[in-house]
Amino acid sequence: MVDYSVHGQVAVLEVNNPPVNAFSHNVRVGLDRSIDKAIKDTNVKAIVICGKGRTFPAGADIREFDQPHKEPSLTLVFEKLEKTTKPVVAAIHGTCLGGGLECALFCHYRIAQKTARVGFPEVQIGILPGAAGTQRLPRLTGLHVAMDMITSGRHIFAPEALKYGIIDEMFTGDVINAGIKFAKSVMNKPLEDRCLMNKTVKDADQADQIADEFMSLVKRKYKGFEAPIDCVKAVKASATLPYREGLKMESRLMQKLLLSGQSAAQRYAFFSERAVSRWKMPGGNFQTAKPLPIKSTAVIGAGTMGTGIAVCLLNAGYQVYLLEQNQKFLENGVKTIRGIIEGSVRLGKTPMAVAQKAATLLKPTMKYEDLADVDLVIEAVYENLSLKREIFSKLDKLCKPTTLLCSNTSSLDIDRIGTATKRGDKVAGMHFFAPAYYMRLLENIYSTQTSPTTAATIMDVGRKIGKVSVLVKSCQGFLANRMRGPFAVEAYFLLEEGSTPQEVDSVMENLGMPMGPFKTGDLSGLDIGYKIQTELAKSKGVELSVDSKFLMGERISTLTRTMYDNGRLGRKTGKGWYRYEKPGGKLATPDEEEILERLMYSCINEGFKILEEGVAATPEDIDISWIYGFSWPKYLGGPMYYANRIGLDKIYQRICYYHENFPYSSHWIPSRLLLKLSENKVPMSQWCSGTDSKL
Ligand SMILES: CC(C)(COP(=O)(O)OP(=O)(O)OC[C@H]1O[C@@H](n2cnc3c(N)ncnc32)[C@H](O)[C@@H]1OP(=O)(O)O)[C@@H](O)C(=O)NCCC(=O)NCCSC(=O)/C=C/CCCCCCCCCCCCC(=O)O
Repeated sequence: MVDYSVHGQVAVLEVNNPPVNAFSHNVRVGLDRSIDKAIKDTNVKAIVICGKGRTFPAGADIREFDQPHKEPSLTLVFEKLEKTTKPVVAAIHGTCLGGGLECALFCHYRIAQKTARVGFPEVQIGILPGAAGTQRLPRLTGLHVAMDMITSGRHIFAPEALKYGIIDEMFTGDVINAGIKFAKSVMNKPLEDRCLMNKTVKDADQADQIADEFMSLVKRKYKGFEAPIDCVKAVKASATLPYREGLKMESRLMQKLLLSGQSAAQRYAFFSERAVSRWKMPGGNFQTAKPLPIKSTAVIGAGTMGTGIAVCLLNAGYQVYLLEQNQKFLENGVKTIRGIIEGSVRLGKTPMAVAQKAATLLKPTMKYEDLADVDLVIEAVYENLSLKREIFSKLDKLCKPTTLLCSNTSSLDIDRIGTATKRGDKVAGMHFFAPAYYMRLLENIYSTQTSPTTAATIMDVGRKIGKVSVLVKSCQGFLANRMRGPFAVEAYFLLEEGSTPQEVDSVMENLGMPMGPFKTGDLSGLDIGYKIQTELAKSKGVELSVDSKFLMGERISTLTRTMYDNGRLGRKTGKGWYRYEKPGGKLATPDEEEILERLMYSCINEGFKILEEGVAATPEDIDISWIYGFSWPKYLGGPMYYANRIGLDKIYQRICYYHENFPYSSHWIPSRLLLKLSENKVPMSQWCSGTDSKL
């Protein structure tokens, strides 16, 4: 767990716990012994700590947070480093995060490879840097930088870390050699000034002002999250309390957060995000199928979705042919893409070099022939099956045989698109979420024809463009919109039955979603829902009118039709749900419980049907889709996790209740899987893919 070697007068302690050298219990024991050994060895005059393989330790072992704590604690081990009279050097490469950075802050010196990253990402799993990080970082950087890093959890690269004084020097080449060389250069220097616990915080006199500034920032930016607030309190304590008192405060807040439901849910989300990359489908999985190399791509349609998708591909270094049917649309598309990228450079989110390269990679065109040699096409025209089939048939005839043809459809059956071609194995769905350059979810969809190689390739492209990708089987609405369907439909029914959009929205916002369904509708455009409904009806041979209350015996709401007819398309026309007047403030308090249950339980029921049918392989696929596709609050872990927390039997009973009351809504027909799991009281650990997080 810790490889110990002596090179002349320098002891090298190499943490060896793949994949990320986390400080598991065995590592803590190994490190503790190695430190004692190096301190006792009179031939050793300096110590280097580093990580074997790809990285410096990336923090405590998060999987251990659910188990009873075993000594020695990280702080106990690290304190030995600061106390020794031999200089200790942290030689950093890869990612030095959380407990890893805390370890480095107990060392007397820190050096890092130029490409290394350091940071305190604990806030993202609902805790704070609890091994003295909140007390030691401000002593190096001052309060402002420490507050920013600790409350945001962002990683910074070595050059920025050097600027803030977090590292002393950057190096290139081998970590151990660099560590030994540096250790020799500081062997006989006094250490008192190198011990952070002896230092004071340089901007301590502004502690109140800086803490107030960050407190209001985190309350606004991370609404509903507990950890950022406690991070501000703990960091402030570094400036207002003596070191040991500050540590006690940090420890109290850490214990509280560790035991909180939010942290457990956020840790579940952390592991789920990784679990969804281990995809499987009939005939293959992430281990057996290898992705094809993709260099050049094409996006068809330069509307909102097409331009957003093009930005994702360009930023990741892919060549992108942007195809539109006329010059005006094409020019507008190019202008939009440039605007998005320039805006991102201004905000410091996209480096100038990336933006400059992106400009050279964009190839606007109106000729399908230009797409003949691309490796991947993503079609992003509006939701119309005949139009999409026409485009795919054309592409099939024109593109080289290996080109993958994907659709950004949010609802249409991929099988029906694929049959327009003679290469069904190379046809798949790549469903981006608006705005495509910002939302992290990518829903990849396979049809009965799609090959595992195609799935592996689009999952790989998803990873390379920075998305969290889930793989699902094609069905009406796929995972995300199918499950979101009952949510939206129930919201309309609630309106028809007397609720206001504001009431419905506020219930969901109080749950922690950034926006309720009506504000989201205004944002995405109310014409989309209307068109999907009309297309669906047409596919069943039915013409809908504003008076339609049923489609094939199923209750429907045509409210979007009313909105559409009145030109109320949401934000884009300046009026949508939020131009409706409140009925005089005399309405009775809304039944919040019913709103919550009807919106959430209906789609949770759908989630279990999605699992039952194998559309999604695991509840993590569903939860991650909600977190990254619908901005579900991570601290609630996703709807399936949320359902498990409430209790499957309660959920099942309420679903039966609504089924009795709303017999014309098939989404209330209780899922058989839900019944089975609730009857048998099966714990979630047995029906999820196996994260070890507390469930
Ligand atoms: C950037 C990464 C490091 C790497 O990213 P990437 O290369 O893309 O790889 P991934 O797919 O993300 O990860 C590979 C697998 O490794 C698993 N993993 C990653 N990090 C950890 C971890 N810290 N613990 C356990 N497992 C980890 C990951 O899940 C993958 O496996 P799988 O596919 O899921 O099977 C990236 O991984 C990353 O960002 N990681 C998270 C880094 C992080 O959050 N670090 C901070 C951790 S918290 C911390 O350090 C806290 C310190 C203070 C401790 C005080 C605790 C007090 C109470 C403790 C209770 C008991 C614990 C005892 C500790 C003590 O002594 O105090």
